[in-house]
This record gives sequence, structure tokens and C-alpha cells, in this order.
Amino acid sequence: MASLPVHESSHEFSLQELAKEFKQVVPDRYVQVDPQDSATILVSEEGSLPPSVPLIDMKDLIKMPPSKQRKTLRSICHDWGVFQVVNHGVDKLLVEKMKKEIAEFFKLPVEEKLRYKLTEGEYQGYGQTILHTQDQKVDWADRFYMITNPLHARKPHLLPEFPPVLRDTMENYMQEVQKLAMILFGLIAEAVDINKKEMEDVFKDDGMQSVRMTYYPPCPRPDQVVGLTPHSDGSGLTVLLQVNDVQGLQVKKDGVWIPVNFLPDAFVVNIGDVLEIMSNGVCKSVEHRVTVNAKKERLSFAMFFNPKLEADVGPAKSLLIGTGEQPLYRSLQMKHYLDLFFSCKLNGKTFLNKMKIIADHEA
Ligand SMILES: O=C(O)CCC(=O)C(=O)O
Ligand SMILES: [Fe+2]
Repeated sequence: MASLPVHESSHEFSLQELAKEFKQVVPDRYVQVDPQDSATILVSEEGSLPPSVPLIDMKDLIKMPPSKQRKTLRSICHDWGVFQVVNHGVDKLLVEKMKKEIAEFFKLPVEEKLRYKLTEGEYQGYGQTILHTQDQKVDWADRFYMITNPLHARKPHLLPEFPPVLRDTMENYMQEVQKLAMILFGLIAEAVDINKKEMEDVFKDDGMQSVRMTYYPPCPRPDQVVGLTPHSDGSGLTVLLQVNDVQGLQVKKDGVWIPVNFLPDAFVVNIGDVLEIMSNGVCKSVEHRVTVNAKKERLSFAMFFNPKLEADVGPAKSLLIGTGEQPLYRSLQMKHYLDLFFSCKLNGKTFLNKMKIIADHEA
């Protein structure tokens, strides 16, 4: 079969291109409004400000007496599963450079971006929502997902083929953010009764790491589309960078969607499913989604920290022994956990339910 001209084939991968032609209406495959699920609080019933995602100032946290530090982290990880972090130690100039290079990447001509396009049956590369069924609705976004660690797991045509400045900046950024993530893993371990070394061994060095750059084009009908379907991350921790100061992330707390207003120089850190599993349910992975904007594009960059491919994902042994608790989640080798994760359509916390020994609807 003759290949499609670049113009047509690009639409399959690049909503950024397609959206330029849809100034008034949204093509049907992107219309996915669930009125039941649109409740976002802007002000609470009493008219006071909505609760906001907890803020962790790393400088303060490190100085806290150990018992206060544990209590603070344990309640944030349990009650929210998400926090903003400031004074995180990642160099501000590096973060600014990272933001600039990601924005530049999405400005490249579409032919350049298509060098990295997703291929059939693959989940790494540049493209739109991965379809599990033909009639599946598509999110209003272009994404670029790839595995970055361990090095041998990298796809040679992705990061290694990036424009050199983007590649070098990303390498430096990932190294710095990894240091922050390892500190957080250690502190969270202590807060939820997991042996610190057991936790660190799972994530350090050859821990599987991946990134996702996302571009949300402006949308003529933001009320009809979803930028990113509600989901929890499959990772241990995710460190999110909002690239261009346009808000849109929302997290679900007690059944209500709460907007996250990224503070200047802050990262948003999500607890992912792996930490919920390892902590035997003490940490809760946060369900989140992204809304889009009528006038402005939005860009984000997520870095996911996962266990080593050979490690078992399951409730931590030190926690089960120390507390005498029964495991509430199954154990699965990380490589099989990943296959299972990518075989499922993103859909709230349904994936995590598959890892529960007694799934929620059976309980
Ligand atoms: O765009 C965002 O702020 C969130 C991105 C996200 O949740 C993800 O990539 O998993
Ligand atoms: Fe996410």
C-alpha cells in the first residue's frame, strides 16, 4: 500500500497539526464528556477556598524531628497521594533550560517529530492516545513517551537521536531529578515502615525510568474534550514539571476534582501504583486528569521512577514482617507488571485493582 502523504499521515500522530484546521468544532473521536464526572470544586459550599495540594519545602522537611517528618509524609502520602515540592535542590537554570528545550521540540516541523513516531504495537515514541479498541475516544494531546533507564532499554531511534541540546539537557535534568526522587523514596520508606534499604534497592541504579512530554493544543470546545484521561500513574513516584505556566492538572480527592496550581519553581510529585502496592495500601496513588484551554497550549514533562525490571513489585517484605499485616496486593516481576500495565487502557485506578488480592468490587 502506498504510504500516505506527510500531510495526512501526520494527522494520525500530531493533533498539534490537526488542531490548526479545527477552529470551531471538535472532531467526533475527541468528544468525550462525562457529565457525571465534571464536578470540579472551585469554591467549597461555605464559599471558602478549595483545599490545595500539600506543599513540601525540602529544606524544612529535612530539618524536622524524625517523628514529625514521618507523620507529615505519612499523612500526605495516605490522604492525598500527591504534593508540590519546593527547595528541591534541582538547579533552577537547568529546569528553565529543560522547559525551553521541550517547548522548542514541539515547535519543530512535523516531519522532524515524525522521525520518532509510534509504530504499530509500540508504546514508545511520538503520537496520540494509544488505541486499545477502534471506537476508543482520543485525548486532546500529543505525547512522547520513552524509557530512559536502564541504558540498554533505550530505543536507539528515540533519545539517542534527539537534537543534541535537547538530549544533553534532558540527560542532566534526569540525573538531578533522580537524586531528588531517591531522597523522597528514602524518606517515604521511613514514614510507612518500609526498610529504607529495601526501598532504595528497588529503585536505584538500574531502576526503570521513563519520561513523557505532553503537548495539549488549544481547543475550540474545552468542555467537550479531555486533555488526559483520569488515571493513576503505574510508577513508584512521578515528578511532574509544568513546562509553560498554563494550568490544567486536577487531582481527585474524596471523590472531587481539585485543580493543581503549580507554584513557581515547584515540581508536583505523584504517588504511583507501585508505592501503593509496596506500602500495602498505606500510600495511595493519586488519580489525576488534565483539562485543556480554549486559547492557550499547555506543555508538561513527567519523569516516572519505577522498580528495576528484574525486581518483584509487591508489598515490601520488611513492612509485612514488621507489622504482621497480610499482603493486600499480588506480587509480580516488574517486566510482567509493565506488560500488564501497557495492555490496559488508562482508566482511573482500574489497573491497580487488578493487582489487589481481593479486587474492590469483590470486597
Ligand atoms: O500534564 C500533566 O500535568 C500531567 C501528565 C501526566 O499525568 C502523565 O504524563 O502521566
Ligand atoms: Fe499521570
